[in-house]
Amino acid sequence: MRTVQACTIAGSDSGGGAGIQADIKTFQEREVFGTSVIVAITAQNTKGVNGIYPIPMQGVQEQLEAVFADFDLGAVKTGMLVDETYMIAVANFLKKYPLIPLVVDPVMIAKGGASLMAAEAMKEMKETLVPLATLITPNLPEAEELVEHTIMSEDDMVVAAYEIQKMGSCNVLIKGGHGANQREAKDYLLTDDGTGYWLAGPRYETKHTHGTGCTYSACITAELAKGKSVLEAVRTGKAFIDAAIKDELKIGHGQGPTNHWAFGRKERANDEKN
Ligand SMILES: Nc1ncnc2c1ncn2[C@@H]1O[C@H](COP(=O)(O)OP(=O)(O)OP(=O)(O)O)[C@@H](O)[C@H]1O
Ligand SMILES: Cc1ncc(CO)c(N)n1
Repeated sequence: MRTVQACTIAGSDSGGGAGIQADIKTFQEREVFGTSVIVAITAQNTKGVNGIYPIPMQGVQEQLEAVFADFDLGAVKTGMLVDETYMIAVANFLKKYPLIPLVVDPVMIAKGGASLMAAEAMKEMKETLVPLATLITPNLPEAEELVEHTIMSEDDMVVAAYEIQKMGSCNVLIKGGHGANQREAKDYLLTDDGTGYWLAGPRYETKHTHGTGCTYSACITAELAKGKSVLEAVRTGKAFIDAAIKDELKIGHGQGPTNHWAFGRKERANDEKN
């Protein structure tokens, strides 16, 4: 059987809960062979980001060339891209691969508040990467930056999704993790045929939400790599992140990581029952 392969172009999180580490763990859980292009190293743990060390541009280019020249990638995702120079370089490279589904997670700020992307880079993101994206997955603050106005309600999320789609991303998923809804964690998906879907799950009272966005978009990327539709991939992603938040790991002394094993364990337990 063919082994499904995917790539993440992102930053490393030494704390293991977000970034490249979250992506590879999630790919592995979804039985997808993970490859990576590391754009920056962060000195990070559950308490915060202590340092950001971008990889020299040539190193990023060489990683891109090495991975894309050898692997049969079913899908690619981007995460932390540091600033506009990396964004442009990555976009120029990815332009050569229009047939590989691309998930763009426009990572701006870590949960603890540290900036992971230069503020000016959002303009570049809109012009270079968004038009290449099969799916873009902003959280609420990122969506606000993209559309340049506040998003206060569910109706605003719907309007913002249309505005972002007009920028060129075929499909748009606005994540509601930062929203005011205390009962539900509700995301809005606008697909390329103009259909909108709400994906809702219970909101858990937990501080262990470090890397939720990376994990969610990595699971979606893994499913797209298998040839699933965007809607199917996002539905699996939502179930994966729900389980990963619900079945929390008590790791670290701050805002801890999610549980990347939880969804697979639940699936395997169901299989054994049937
Ligand atoms: N407390 C919570 N309980 C349940 N689901 C949550 C909770 N917080 C976030 N989610 C869900 O997790 C997913 C990721 O959303 P979120 O808005 O947290 O992403 P993010 O801010 O990009 O994450 P990060 O920057 O930490 O990687 C969404 O499906 C969201 O609805
Ligand atoms: C490297 C990295 N990427 C993304 C995030 C966002 O969760 C983070 N905290 N660190």
